[in-house]
Amino acid sequence: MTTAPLLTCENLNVSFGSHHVLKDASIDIRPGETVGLVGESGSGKTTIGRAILGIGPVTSGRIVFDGQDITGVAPRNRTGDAARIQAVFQDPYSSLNPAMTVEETLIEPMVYRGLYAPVDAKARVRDLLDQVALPADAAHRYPREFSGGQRQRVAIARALALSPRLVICDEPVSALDLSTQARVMDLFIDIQNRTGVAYLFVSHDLAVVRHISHRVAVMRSGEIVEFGNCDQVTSNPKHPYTQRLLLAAPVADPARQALRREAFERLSAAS
Ligand SMILES: Nc1ncnc2c1ncn2[C@@H]1O[C@H](COP(=O)(O)OP(=O)(O)OP(=O)(O)O)[C@@H](O)[C@H]1O
Repeated sequence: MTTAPLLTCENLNVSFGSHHVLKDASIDIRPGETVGLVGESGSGKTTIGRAILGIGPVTSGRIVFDGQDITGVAPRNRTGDAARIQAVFQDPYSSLNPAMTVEETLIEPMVYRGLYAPVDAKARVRDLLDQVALPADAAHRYPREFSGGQRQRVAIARALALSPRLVICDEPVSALDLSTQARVMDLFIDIQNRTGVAYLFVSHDLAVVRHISHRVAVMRSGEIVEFGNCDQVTSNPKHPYTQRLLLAAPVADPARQALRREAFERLSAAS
C-alpha cells in the first residue's frame, strides 16, 4: 500500500532573469518521511526549499501540500497545516534574534499564530526544551550564551513550536563539528519517530543525507537527476555523478572514509 504524499512539487521551474535555476523539478514527500536533497553548490537545492516555504519565487509548476495548492502563497497567507511548514537553516546564530531570550523566541510564533495564550505558551516552552534535550533554565538565556550545537537545538525547538507536519532542513548540521553533527542528526530522527514529522533534508553531503533519509533526490544544474530509495540511489554504480558526490564528502571520520572508499571502488568498477 502506498501512502498519499504530504507534499508534491510538480515540474517546478524558477528563473532569476535569464538564469534558469530550476528545471522541471518534481519530488514528493510522504507523511513522516525524510527526503534528502543533495547536489553540488549552486545546483538549486535551496531554491526548492524556499519555493516550498513560500519565501522564494516559482516561475511555473505546482506545489501541493496535503491536497492544497500552495504555489507562490506567502507564509502569512497560508492556512491550515500549510501555515505550519517550518524551516531549520545552517546558521542558527543568524536565524535567531540575538536580542530575544529562548523563551521569547519560542513563544513568538505560537502567539503570532494564535495557537496558545501567553500563559499556556510558557508551559509549551518547557515541553519544547525538553524535546530538544535542553535544560529548563535555557529559557532565560540569549543565543550568544549557547554553543553551536545548542543553538541549533533552539532553532529546532522553534521549528517544532507550531507542531509542523513538514520541516525544511537546509544544511542544518553543516556548520557543526562532526560529533555535534551526529548528535543533532540523532535528534532529528528521534523527533520524527516521536511526532511523525516529515523532513526535506537539504545537504551537499551525501554521507549525511544517507544517514537520515528514506529517499534521496540528487540535483545537478537545476534538474533532479535521480530520485529514489536511499540505498539504491547512493549505491548504484550506474550513477557516477552521485558517486562523485560521495567522494566529495568530508573525510574526517572513519564512517565517511569507508563510504568514500566504497564510492571510489564503484566508480572504478563502472568506468
Ligand atoms: N535571488 C537570486 N537571484 C539570482 N540568482 C539566484 C538567486 N537565488 C539563487 N540564485 C542562483 O540560483 C542557483 C541555485 O542556487 P541555490 O542556492 O538554490 O543552490 P544550492 O544548491 O542550494 O547551493 P548551495 O549548496 O551552495 O547552498 C545559483 O546559481 C544561485 O546563484
